[in-house]
Amino acid sequence: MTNIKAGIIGGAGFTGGETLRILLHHPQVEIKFVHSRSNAGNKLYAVHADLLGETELTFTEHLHYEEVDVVILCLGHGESRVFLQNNPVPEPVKIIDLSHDFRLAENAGNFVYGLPELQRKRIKEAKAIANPGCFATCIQLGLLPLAKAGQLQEEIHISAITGSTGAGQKLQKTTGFTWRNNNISTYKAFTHQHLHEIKQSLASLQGEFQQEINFIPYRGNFTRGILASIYLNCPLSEEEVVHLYQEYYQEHPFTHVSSQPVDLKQVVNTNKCFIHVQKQGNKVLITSAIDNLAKGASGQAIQNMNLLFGLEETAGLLWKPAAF
Ligand SMILES: NC(=O)C1=CN([C@@H]2O[C@H](COP(=O)(O)OP(=O)(O)OC[C@H]3O[C@@H](n4cnc5c(N)ncnc54)[C@H](OP(=O)(O)O)[C@@H]3O)[C@@H](O)[C@H]2O)C=CC1
Ligand SMILES: CC(=O)N[C@@H](CCC(=O)OP(=O)(O)O)C(=O)O
Repeated sequence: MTNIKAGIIGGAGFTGGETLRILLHHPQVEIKFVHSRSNAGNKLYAVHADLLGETELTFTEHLHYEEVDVVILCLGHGESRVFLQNNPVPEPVKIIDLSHDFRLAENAGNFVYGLPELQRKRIKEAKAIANPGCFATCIQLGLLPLAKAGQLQEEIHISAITGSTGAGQKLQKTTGFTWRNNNISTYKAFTHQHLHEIKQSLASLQGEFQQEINFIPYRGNFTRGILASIYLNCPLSEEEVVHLYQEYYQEHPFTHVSSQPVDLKQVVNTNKCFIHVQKQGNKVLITSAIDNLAKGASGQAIQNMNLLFGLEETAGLLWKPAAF
């Protein structure tokens, strides 16, 4: 079995740490370097203490592009484009970027949007992947089957709540325990940056898609996970909608339609997305749940890496769920 040699850039952050946790146990990957400006020279477990006993690797400030087949960028908001301009990655090394810098067509260059449930074939042929945002992944997986069936004919209403790790490791007022514990709030109401990529994907399936998407994000009193509730008017029966979702996700190993309402503990610490669909009068309610750091970030990045290199799509990504 070929070993994919990987370099991680921004390895000291939340998604960098999550990517390390996954790749250290991926059967076909060898981690060749882990870049960090702030922790160069320190052991990985000096930052990600849970990795003690799992690796003796050390962070580096050097970029050993010549030693790898793929680099995974886990930099802060909007840092990737500048980083790649200053540190160009030579062919044939592939790039997987977790930031939003290359997700929209107008500034994607040769990056392919990395949502396998939308365009697995294009991902397999790509040189570079723009990994979707966390809310964007959860919400799109809740809507793609309706878009494909041309059923998004009226405005869409979304409430989605995220854990604190969605905002990165830099401590902010709204991520510290004192503020976050026993608390909840809305933020970026109607204006979240993920709306652009969500609309881009929906329009790629339902050409004339122009509907208003009313998205209210919430900050939740937990660390990992995103639960989105989505509703819109839809003339299909509940049975027809459920069948639509089951058929759409049949060939996708990580997205599952549940006959029961879903909750975060079913998906946290897995690369899965669980979806529940129900009708109430003329409204269809779709509930979608993911782990923001797994399917919403690092797990999806490795799923895309598996596709890029022709590995089993689920390689290194079948972890036991936490259950409670
Ligand atoms: N958290 C989440 O749930 C999700 C995050 N994302 C996206 O993933 C990316 C990373 O997020 P996350 O891990 O949470 O962020 P963090 O802030 O936790 O980590 C980012 C890391 O990037 C490094 N870094 C930042 N700027 C630079 C730079 N200019 N050059 C080199 N290294 C840099 C820093 O490490 P150091 O200073 O040590 O070099 C930092 O630890 C972001 O773009 C985010 O939007 C996407 C989906 C979900
Ligand atoms: C909890 C939280 O703050 N989440 C971030 C989303 C993180 C992310 O995925 O943003 P990118 O588009 O840069 O990848 C937010 O809502 O802005």
